Parts: sequence; structure tokens; C-alpha cells
Amino acid sequence: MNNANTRPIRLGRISYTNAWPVFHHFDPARLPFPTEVHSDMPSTLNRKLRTGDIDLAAISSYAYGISSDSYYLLPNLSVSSFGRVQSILLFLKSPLEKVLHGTIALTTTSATSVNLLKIIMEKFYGGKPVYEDAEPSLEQMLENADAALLIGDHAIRASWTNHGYRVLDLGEVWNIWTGQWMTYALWAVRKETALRYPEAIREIYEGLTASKSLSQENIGPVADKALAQIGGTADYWNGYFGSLRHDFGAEQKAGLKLYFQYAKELGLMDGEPDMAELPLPYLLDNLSNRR
Ligand SMILES: C=C(O[C@@H]1C=C(C(=O)O)C=C[C@H]1O)C(=O)O
Repeated sequence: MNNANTRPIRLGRISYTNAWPVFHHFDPARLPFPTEVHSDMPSTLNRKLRTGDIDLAAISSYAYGISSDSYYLLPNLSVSSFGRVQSILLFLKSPLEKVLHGTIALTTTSATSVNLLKIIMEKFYGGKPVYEDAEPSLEQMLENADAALLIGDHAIRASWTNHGYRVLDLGEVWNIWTGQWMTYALWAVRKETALRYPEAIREIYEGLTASKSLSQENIGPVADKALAQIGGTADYWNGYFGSLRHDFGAEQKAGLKLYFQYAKELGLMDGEPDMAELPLPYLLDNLSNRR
């Protein structure tokens, strides 16, 4: 390759099932340059991408929003839903009226959803709860809180237990109040990496989009893996992946823009992120110049 890498490209992979369709058919070991895969919770990937410990990752859309100056978005990749998401869930031990001015335990694995919850509780419902960070374990969280927010597979597993709590699906609440899509995760690359290793980033991008397309054609292999590793039923996983969208088009962007606007209004974010995408034409020019 023209820009012979002087070090491995470090990729961050969300370990939750929601991101699997974009990663499942992409095997970094087959790339013609060394890569290092960091499989982690979203909050860890958010931090590692910000500090430069990794180069490219699926991260919380909120984390992208507060550091967008340093990143390019990989076009048309996201974890989004229009309505129910099934894995971003608020479990209510107390009635909602009490929760609104009570205590809510927040999973430490999230960034988008904790801020989405604040928008829902404060802007939509007019509440002012106290928030406390907690490890993602439902019963422990609810020992000292009126409600608990879980995301990803922690939320999915908790939703299968016979807990008896009322459950709010934040994707559904967002959609009812705004009529919009909600985007939870985006794929971002550090600008300095994109400019230094354009061909490598392009190949990774192509691998991810090819995996997304294969999963969109047939979710079977991804659903089978989830069934084997997490449990549940084939119907559950087909329904779960069916309610997620991994594209990032005009409709998803409009929803995320509104989320960023509300986050700014509540003082959860400073500016309006510009959603600058990886300059693919630049990468293509770069390539064709050398052929
Ligand atoms: C759909 C989901 O989206 C996720 C939610 C995130 C967040 O709240 O920061 C980050 C990445 C995604 O894993 C989920 O967790 O189930």
C-alpha cells in the first residue's frame, strides 16, 4: 500500500450485540496491514478514541457530538431506531411521578442514553431527578434508586428476567415525543489517522459497509450467534435486529440533530456538532493518483 503503516491501526468494536451486524462479516485479520481490535463497552471506546488510544471505533453518538472537531464520521453507518429499540431501557421500581423527582441509577457503559434519559425526564416530563452512576446490575442498582437505566445486552438480559418492574423503552419515548429517529452510535475515525493512513481507513470502511450489507440481506448468521452467546429465542433476535437500522441517512441525521439541539438546551453539550464525514473523494483521489 502507498502509505505503508508504521504501526497497527487500532479499531474499537462495541461488544454489545446491537453493533454486530456491522462487524460480523468484517475480519480485520484479512486486511493487508496490521490492525489491533479493542472490544469494549461504548463508554470505554468513547474514552479511548478521545485520548488517541484507538484510531477508529463505533462510539456513542453523544461522544461523537462533544468531540466532533477531532473526528470524521464514517458515512452511512450507525446504530439507530425509529421507535422501540428494546435495549435502552429504564426499569422503574417506583411510579413514574416519584422517579421524576427521585433517584435514577445510570449504567456506566453509556453516554448517548444517559443524556437521552435526561432529555426525556427533564425536557419532556418536566422532572428533576438525581442521577447516580452504577455498574450495570439491575437488582443492585435498584437497592438505592427509584429507577435504573441499562443499555445493550445488560438491558436485554434484564428484560428477560421476571422482575415485575415497569419498563420504559427510551427509543419509543423519544419517537412518541419527537416523531423522529434516534441514533445511539456512530462510527468515527480520528482526523489525524484518516489523513495519515487514507488507504487503510478506506479499506476498513469498505469492510464495515460490506458487512452491513451482508447482514441487511440476511440477518440469520448474526441472529444465530446472538442466540448461541446470549440466549433467548431466534424470534427475539430476528425482531431485535429488525428494529435496528445501521444506516445513517437524512432521516437519522435529522433525529440526531434534534437530540444534539435538546442536549445543548439542557447544558449537556456546548456547541452544535457539524457531522463532518470522512472525505471519501479525497481518499479516492489519493488512490487514483497512484494507479
Ligand atoms: C442500541 C444501543 O445503542 C448503544 C447505546 C450507546 C450509548 O448509550 O452510549 C452506545 C452505543 C450503542 O451500543 C444499545 O445499547 O442497545
